[in-house]
Amino acid sequence: MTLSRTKHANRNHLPALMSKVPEEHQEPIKNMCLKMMSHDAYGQPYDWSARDFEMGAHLGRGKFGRVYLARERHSHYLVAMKVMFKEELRKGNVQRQVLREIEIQSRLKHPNILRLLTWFHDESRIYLALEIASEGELFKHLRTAPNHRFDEPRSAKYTYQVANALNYCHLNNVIHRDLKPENILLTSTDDLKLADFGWSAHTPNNKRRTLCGTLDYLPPEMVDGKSYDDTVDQWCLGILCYEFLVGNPPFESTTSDGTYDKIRRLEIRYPSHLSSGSKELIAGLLRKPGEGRITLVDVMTHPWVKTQMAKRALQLQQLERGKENKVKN
Ligand SMILES: Nc1ncnc2c1ncn2[C@@H]1O[C@H](COP(=O)(O)OP(=O)(O)OP(=O)(O)O)[C@@H](O)[C@H]1O
Repeated sequence: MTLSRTKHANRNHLPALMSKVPEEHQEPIKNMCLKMMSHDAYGQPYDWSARDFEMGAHLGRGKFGRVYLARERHSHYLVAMKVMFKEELRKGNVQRQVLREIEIQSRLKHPNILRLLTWFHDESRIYLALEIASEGELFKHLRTAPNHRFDEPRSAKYTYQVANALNYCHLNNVIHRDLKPENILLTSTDDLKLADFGWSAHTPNNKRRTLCGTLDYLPPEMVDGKSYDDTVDQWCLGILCYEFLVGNPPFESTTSDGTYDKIRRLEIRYPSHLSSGSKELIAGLLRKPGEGRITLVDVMTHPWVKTQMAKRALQLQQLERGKENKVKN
């Protein structure tokens, strides 16, 4: 049976939906689908509220929000619920930033972008029901990795996934503008989810001038207060890839002025352990004129990225086999 192009599948579509699900997962997934399909919210407008969710463990805390594991009462679907107090947002003068984040993130649907499933508010709070990324911030993993850095296979895979997410953003006229390991989450399947669209901008073709983003990741055109476009994200991807491989961003300095100077002079040092392929990629992204930076599609097809990603897939297979053997013994 082929699935007709209706927006929401119904019970009749279940056999086709389930055809690729492994035998051992058939029963629980079928039950989950049936529960979701019988929900009042399925396929039609629904006013979600905090009453629809049971709140569970605390997952983390940000400047303006606390994040909890939460379970939708009817389907038992798990989400990460970010709860923000309106009063705190007002005091911090970030209401517009949060609304922009909600507006942009709810439109973006990509495997490497954290999904905002729904959102709602009550008198005092705003709730964001987010997809779960159970391994948390990538930053934490970078800090706990040997020598505070990732090996080349891992760095290449992550660089590919971020390039893929950014490419999707740019095709939808969105610039992220605040890329850094703190704004990227990791899932239990070693996949990245780009989060934190608080600084991102919807850009129907015009160049922008707002100074935002983190100092170490600022591109030269933003340091100099010039207008900029979506190629700022390629610069940030270059910094991110360097930080993955080296453990710290390339223009780090003890003072802000020191960092600004290094960015302007493009003063970058490549440690000897970096391969020529990775250096070529980073140098292609960290070019001063935005239009000279290699494209995100070229990042995804870069020979270093492709070879190293294949190695990462093997590493993960070996890790998986190791886990299976441990369970058997
Ligand atoms: N979708 C999610 N899945 C799992 N854990 C999450 C998720 N979202 C957030 N967290 C955890 O909660 C913490 C706080 O998230 P939050 O988005 O509020 O922080 P933040 O991005 O640092 O915010 P801010 O920019 O306000 O400081 C994160 O560092 C992460 O550990």
